Amino acid sequence: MNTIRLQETMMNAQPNAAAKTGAKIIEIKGLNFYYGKTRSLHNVNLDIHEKQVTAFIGPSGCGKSTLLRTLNRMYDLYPGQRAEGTIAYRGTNILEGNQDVNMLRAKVGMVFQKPTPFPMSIYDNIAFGVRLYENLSKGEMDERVEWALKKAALWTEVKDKLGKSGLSLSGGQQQRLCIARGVAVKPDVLLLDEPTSALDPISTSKVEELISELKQDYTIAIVTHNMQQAARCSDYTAYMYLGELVEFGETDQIFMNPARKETQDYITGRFG
Ligand SMILES: Nc1ncnc2c1ncn2[C@@H]1O[C@H](COP(=O)(O)OP(=O)(O)OP(=O)(O)O)[C@@H](O)[C@H]1O
Repeated sequence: MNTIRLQETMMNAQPNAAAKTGAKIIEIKGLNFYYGKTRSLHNVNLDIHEKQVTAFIGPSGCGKSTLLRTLNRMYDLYPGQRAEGTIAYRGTNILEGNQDVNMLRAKVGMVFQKPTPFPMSIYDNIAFGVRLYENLSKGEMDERVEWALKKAALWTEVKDKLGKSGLSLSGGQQQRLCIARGVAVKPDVLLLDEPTSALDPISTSKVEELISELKQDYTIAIVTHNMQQAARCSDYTAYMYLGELVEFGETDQIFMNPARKETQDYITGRFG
């Protein structure tokens, strides 16, 4: 992709033209991450702002997903993986041992690259997570399911077949179902790990519209290989390389006027 096309994208990206706001909701300081003895993140320092979209970009293997997975301690599920440093989420260091990680993951939800609906009905895909944290009546749960599916722009497509399997939906619908599932528990932060990489352009644009919509209520961190997607959807962009954070700043600045030559080379496709 050339610089002119990216700059056109930036100029058309009206939502990002507004002044950036949002308090720091997550403050990452001196973060290192290890897979066994191999260090995959090196002294990362970065703030994530409330009700803003932060995009993580960089070549394959640079540590984007690893960083995202530290933000709700998803790595805890795998032996031999550990993080050191500080990740202060609303002022509390979530890397400390005494955290309630289930509650943390309800507050900091995650949607993966590959749509992963549970093998159950569309309705239960949404209700399942809600039941873990809240005791709602049938009527309240119906309302929550409808609300989450509307938030994920899926309601009109599925309202007449809520009892059908989530697996019967198309890939793009399945991914929006997973986003609805993430939203249904009313998280604070949503982590999206390449949420559109398996989707066609129409589904991709629906998910991108959804991201703009969701940031009214949620803080979003997204990993993407798609430079135009990062330029269109995000307020802040972090460029990573070999486990290090090379540059971080407002998306307009990163794409129009990066401080580092490595960032410029990557976003203009001259990398490598
Ligand atoms: N489960 C694992 N065990 C050992 N090393 C891993 C594991 N997962 C990732 N790594 C290593 O950690 C580094 C960062 O990987 P990560 O998946 O975070 O990169 P990424 O930037 O998200 O890549 P991609 O864009 O290809 O998804 C890589 O060197 C990778 O090989």
